[in-house]
Amino acid sequence: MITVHHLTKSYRGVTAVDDVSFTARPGRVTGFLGPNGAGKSTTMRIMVGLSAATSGHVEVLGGRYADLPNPGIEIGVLLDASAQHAGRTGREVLTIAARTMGLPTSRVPEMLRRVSLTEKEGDGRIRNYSLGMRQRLGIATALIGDPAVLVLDEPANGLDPAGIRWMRDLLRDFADQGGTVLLSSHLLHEIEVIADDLVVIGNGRIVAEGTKRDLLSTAGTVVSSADNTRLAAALADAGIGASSSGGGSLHTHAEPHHVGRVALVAGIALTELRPADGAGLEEMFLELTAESQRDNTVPEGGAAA
Ligand SMILES: Nc1ncnc2c1ncn2[C@@H]1O[C@H](COP(=O)(O)OP(=O)(O)OP(=O)(O)O)[C@@H](O)[C@H]1O
Repeated sequence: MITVHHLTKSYRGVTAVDDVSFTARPGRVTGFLGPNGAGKSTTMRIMVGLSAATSGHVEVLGGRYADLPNPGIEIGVLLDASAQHAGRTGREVLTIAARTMGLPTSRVPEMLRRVSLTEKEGDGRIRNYSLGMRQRLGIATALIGDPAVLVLDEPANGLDPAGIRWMRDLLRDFADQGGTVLLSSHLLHEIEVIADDLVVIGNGRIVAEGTKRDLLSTAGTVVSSADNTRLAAALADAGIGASSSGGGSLHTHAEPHHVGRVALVAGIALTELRPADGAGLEEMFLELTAESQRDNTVPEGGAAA
């Protein structure tokens, strides 16, 4: 379990993360979604003690990351797959990770297999790895301590569709065994295939949170007939609440086929029946993305606190 409590982070005048609170639960893959510069990496860096919060705090497995005696065996972290020593081999990186955590080096070939890197690839230098191979190695490093929690920043970057499917299966398996997964992405469709729950962030603030199913479901139905009062009464008799959506139509949270059936049974001819558009996750996300592109925020390099 990861619980973020009212987290705020400011960098000299720029509020990167603004009063962010959310929970990533065991047994679930939680997608942390937001356009570039939304505050995902900053939140994750604070989570694993790499950056200090201006205010608020994060609890991982009920405590603070900095207080864990051997964090690698409790929390697997992948923040930047390219931040590996280019001259080392994948096997060396995993061996160092195993030794640092006090684990047997027999875990190394096991992890290479787990992320589908061949023995030969394991012996290759990281400078010759593709981004996808670096991501696999990063995930192997995160998994080597057999942690209960995974924190992965943009792990699907550089993976092809087969690689994304592979990662989805791996994370699904991890969560099905009771693990907590938090992974970030700036691509809705990428995270849509992997996550169970979504936390959406824009301009440093949480703008939506919930199960993927709830957030991606349509926003109800728009319906109208020549006599909307009679239609509303028929829907109410069937236990379906409806309100005026403006423009002479009714809006209801029921699915269009339910609404159509009620109207048919009541003998009401419909003049309009369609899924409601508007506040769908996709539109909201596109708006956020367009907004951040308009802002065109430039990072202040090297000013990390
Ligand atoms: N070290 C820093 N100094 C100043 N501003 C920073 C620093 N790091 C991040 N920021 C700013 O904080 C905001 C959030 O950045 P962050 O990297 O957390 O976003 P992100 O959602 O991870 O985006 P991306 O997908 O592009 O990495 C941005 O406006 C960024 O410019």
